[in-house]
Amino acid sequence: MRTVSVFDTTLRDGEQTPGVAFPLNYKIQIAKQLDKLGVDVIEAGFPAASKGEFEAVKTIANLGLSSKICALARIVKYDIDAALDSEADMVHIFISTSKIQIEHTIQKSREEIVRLAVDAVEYIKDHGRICMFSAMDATRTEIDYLKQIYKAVEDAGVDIINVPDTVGVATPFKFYDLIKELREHLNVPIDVHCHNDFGLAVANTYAAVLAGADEVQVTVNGIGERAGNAALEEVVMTLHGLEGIKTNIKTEYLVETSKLIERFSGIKVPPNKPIVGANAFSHESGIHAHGVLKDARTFEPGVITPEMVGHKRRIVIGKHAGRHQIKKILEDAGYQVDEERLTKIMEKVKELGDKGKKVTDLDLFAIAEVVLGELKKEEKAILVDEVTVLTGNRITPTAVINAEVEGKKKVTSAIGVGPVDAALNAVKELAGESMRIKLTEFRMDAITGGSDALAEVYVTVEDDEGNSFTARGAGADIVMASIEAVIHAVNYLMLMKKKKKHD
Ligand SMILES: CC(=O)SCCNC(=O)CCNC(=O)[C@H](O)C(C)(C)COP(=O)(O)OP(=O)(O)OC[C@H]1O[C@@H](n2cnc3c(N)ncnc32)[C@H](O)[C@@H]1OP(=O)(O)O
Ligand SMILES: CC(C)C(=O)C(=O)O
Repeated sequence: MRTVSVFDTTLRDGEQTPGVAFPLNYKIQIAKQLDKLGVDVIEAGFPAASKGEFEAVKTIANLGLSSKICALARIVKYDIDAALDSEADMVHIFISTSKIQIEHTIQKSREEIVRLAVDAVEYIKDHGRICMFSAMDATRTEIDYLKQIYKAVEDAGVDIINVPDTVGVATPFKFYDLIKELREHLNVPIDVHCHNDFGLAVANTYAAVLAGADEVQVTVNGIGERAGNAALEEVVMTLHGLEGIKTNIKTEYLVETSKLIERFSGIKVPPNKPIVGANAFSHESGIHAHGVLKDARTFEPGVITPEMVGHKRRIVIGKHAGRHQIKKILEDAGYQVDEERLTKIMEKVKELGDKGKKVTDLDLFAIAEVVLGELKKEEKAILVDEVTVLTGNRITPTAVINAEVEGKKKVTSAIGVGPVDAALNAVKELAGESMRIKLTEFRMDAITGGSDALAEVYVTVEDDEGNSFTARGAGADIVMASIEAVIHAVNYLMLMKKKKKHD
């Protein structure tokens, strides 16, 4: 089976992400993690950039890692000497070869650029180090010149050439053709470095491998200059999963590595990011979840599993959930629900979803607690029909409740210091004729953060004979959740009273 090398540049191009700078202790931990992950080469930094960068590369080069350590350098003696002094195994030199960059940045003739590149390769090889050469902006460089400079460095003894798509303008078919042409022209191993300006970095890297590239330059989570680089985890799993091309990556550490880079870089991994994103193996919609519960391959690629990349499959709750998954999530958490209650729970989940509320597992459990604790319809003395609550800075909070109390229609209204108080006073009025009640405890929690969090209300209600009952209500609306909890407690106390009378 074919094996492709992985050259990780998280510590170099990844650190060029605007706003990212890894202190030395972070760099050491990242290098150790990359080594554990099994990358073949770690580009540890650009030693000429600063004293700290030099020290970091030197420290990493001396950690005794299995991965080769590479240092980046311009084709400038100072930079190359700094890279050699950093004791890195490999020196990666680069120089502009495209017309636009030659004219506006390096300002040298094409012949001089070739000569400088050749001299630099020879200098590095004379120092006994591995040498990689990059023709910067290769994908905007005239093909004849590109072939000429790569051939010249090959003849000078370069160990590997890199073809960078510096500004991310390559497209998969064109990049495939370019790498194929270079592959036919050269004998040295070919490495590619793709930027993601058009979201094609992974596709281009993949195309290059199919065209014969031997190594891929990648960063964890795809961080890097501008829109970033090809993401290590995506490239590796595409090659493994879809083409059966091996790398030395121990894929089970991919999520762990991604989380470390997310934490150290401060660049959040989007939940929908392939392979490592929180949702990469999550299923919310009922039809998918139903299939996945039977066999995950129904709605996952199948050639990769969450375990392979250190992830977890999640069946999650939400607006699009179906009965099978709600039942499974509840059963896994120890709740037993019959079909009738499942329908009720499902209705509440859908109702919240339709209001735009994100429903979490914790929300589901709160809903289930309420529904499971509910009395049957025929056992309820009070059945609420309609609730209206008015509040504002210029009116006294007022609540009106239409309900059926022991079979008779009843409307009550009450005022209070706030909308919840007004509503609870209206409930007391409702119960009034049948039972005097006192609220001895009222507690409210937001289950998840945010102003749209589901509220969970706990109440303890005491009747005129000193019996008390604690009930809960849950909902996006705190007034409705409070009413639900109190009515539930009152109904329970009334049922107990009725039962005692019969005994
Ligand atoms: C595509 C890439 O990712 S390339 C790597 C990019 N990474 C970085 O630039 C990060 C580290 N860089 C740095 O710390 C600084 O830019 C340094 C220390 C390297 C250089 O700083 P300065 O000397 O102040 O130069 P500055 O960055 O402003 O300009 C770049 C200089 O390098 C020259 N240069 C650029 N690329 C090369 C090259 N491959 N070989 C030789 N010279 C080069 C430019 O022509 C310019 O030269 P000039 O100062 O004579 O005009
Ligand atoms: C140094 C080179 C390889 C680079 O980062 C680029 O061209 O994007």
